[in-house]
Amino acid sequence: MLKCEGLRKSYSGRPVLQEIGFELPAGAWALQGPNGCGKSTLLRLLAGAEEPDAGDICIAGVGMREAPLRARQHLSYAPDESPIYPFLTGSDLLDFVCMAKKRPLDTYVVGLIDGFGLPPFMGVRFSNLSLGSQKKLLLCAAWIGEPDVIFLDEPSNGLDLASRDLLAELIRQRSRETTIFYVSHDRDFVAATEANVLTMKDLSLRVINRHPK
Ligand SMILES: Nc1ncnc2c1ncn2[C@@H]1O[C@H](COP(=O)(O)OP(=O)(O)OP(=O)(O)O)[C@@H](O)[C@H]1O
Repeated sequence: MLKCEGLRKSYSGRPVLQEIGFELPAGAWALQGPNGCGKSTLLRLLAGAEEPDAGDICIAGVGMREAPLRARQHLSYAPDESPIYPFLTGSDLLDFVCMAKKRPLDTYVVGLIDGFGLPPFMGVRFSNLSLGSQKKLLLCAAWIGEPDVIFLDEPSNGLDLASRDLLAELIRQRSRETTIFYVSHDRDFVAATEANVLTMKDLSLRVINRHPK
């Protein structure tokens, strides 16, 4: 469902990612590694939020280079934090994502909004919300439109314990039919999602079907 090959990215001539290539089927996949090794950069490239210097990305059979809009219809991405929507309220943000994806706010996402305790905050501007509430909204947005591939950057950051448990359960359930590729330093959370743990070294030209040894 998620495939990439020959991915490279440098900033100011300094290579951050080199020859990344892998293929992941449905499942929960947790990427771990030292600070600065390029995990968030890789997520941005895979989600189409930033262009690689070289390489190809394929989401549910659709090439990001050939058909970027169609490829993005099959994915969603929750960054660690987002400065993009400071003036939007929570409701505005979710409406905006529904409009962009041409999909309704289904009962599943409405249940998640309730489960995260967000209803009292839906009319508050994004920039006036706590970091935890901002995170929850970005996570709710990631579940809109039943994406085939979901990218999450540090999804448990800032979440209260009940919300963290809810999210872990959600990832565990949805990963049966969805590729959920996320970055996390939170070992307990990763264990609760029953994710396969990957490091950057694992992401080099291979098909990954099980926990790499
Ligand atoms: N937009 C950018 N411009 C310049 N350098 C960048 C940019 N984004 C990332 N970098 C650099 O690329 C390297 C990898 O950063 P990245 O945030 O991807 O690492 P990470 O593994 O996610 O780190 P952490 O675990 O601390 O979140 C770092 O040295 C970072 O400073």
